[in-house]
Amino acid sequence: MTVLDDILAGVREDLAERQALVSLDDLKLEAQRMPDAKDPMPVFRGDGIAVIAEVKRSSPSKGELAEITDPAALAGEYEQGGAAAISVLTEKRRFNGSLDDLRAVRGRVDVPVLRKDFVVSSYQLWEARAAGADMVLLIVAALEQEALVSLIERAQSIGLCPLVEVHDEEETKRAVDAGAQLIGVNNRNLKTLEIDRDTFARVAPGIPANLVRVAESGVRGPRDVIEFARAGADVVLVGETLVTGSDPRSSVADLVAAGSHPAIQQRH
Ligand SMILES: O=P(O)(O)OC[C@@H](O)[C@@H](O)c1c[nH]c2ccccc12
Repeated sequence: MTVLDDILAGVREDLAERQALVSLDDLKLEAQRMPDAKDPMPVFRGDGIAVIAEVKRSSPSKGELAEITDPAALAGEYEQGGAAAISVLTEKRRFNGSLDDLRAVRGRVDVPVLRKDFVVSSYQLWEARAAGADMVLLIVAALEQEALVSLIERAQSIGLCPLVEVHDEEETKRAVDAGAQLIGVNNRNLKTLEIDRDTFARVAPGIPANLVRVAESGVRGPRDVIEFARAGADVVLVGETLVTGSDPRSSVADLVAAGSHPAIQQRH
């Protein structure tokens, strides 16, 4: 059993508990009362490399990373530093996140918010929208092709922008075939938890130039942003470096500044 299988088993158990408490119909009503979702794509396609800054307390590879007693305050710092969007881990068992964290962040920032979780059911898409998310992560390695296609379509139909995560060439082909517009290449292998920063450069050429490419995981600082940008990234997604650093606002600002470096050839 891989780490991913183990996480998915826990996610399914927790999901069944929530589904027993709140019906899908009630959840839909709640989602329909929310203001419209914000579309992150124009900013992601704009000048410079956009930064998605992540609220992440723990990870399966390292355990607790940071205490984060006030996720909204942290997200506010990220936004002031120039983050184009905020990612919030909502998985409980391994990442110590929650939908409450997402709601708190939504209440604080104006930029789009991503629900970062292991989505296996459309129920989780409605939960995301009801909590105020604008984007949702869909992990190709966790989904059969049919489920991937239908979750992408369902997310779009309820106004959520799906970030479709891949780790190799085969998964990238599946993401493109499934109609993904925004593809994230995770430099971390979710089956072994190992980081290989060359993953993005290896996999990105398989993503058509008209789609938006996100480099995920392993960004240590401005130099990595420039490297991923040179390899074709439009967006970088950064967690650990920001939550373990001392000044999240200026850390994000440094990454954003690196992403507008004149040496970087813009693709869009
Ligand atoms: O903390 P890092 O190395 O900067 O990585 C952030 C983000 O890419 C990572 O949290 C992540 C990427 N894909 C995921 C899928 C599930 C959970 C977490 C993730």
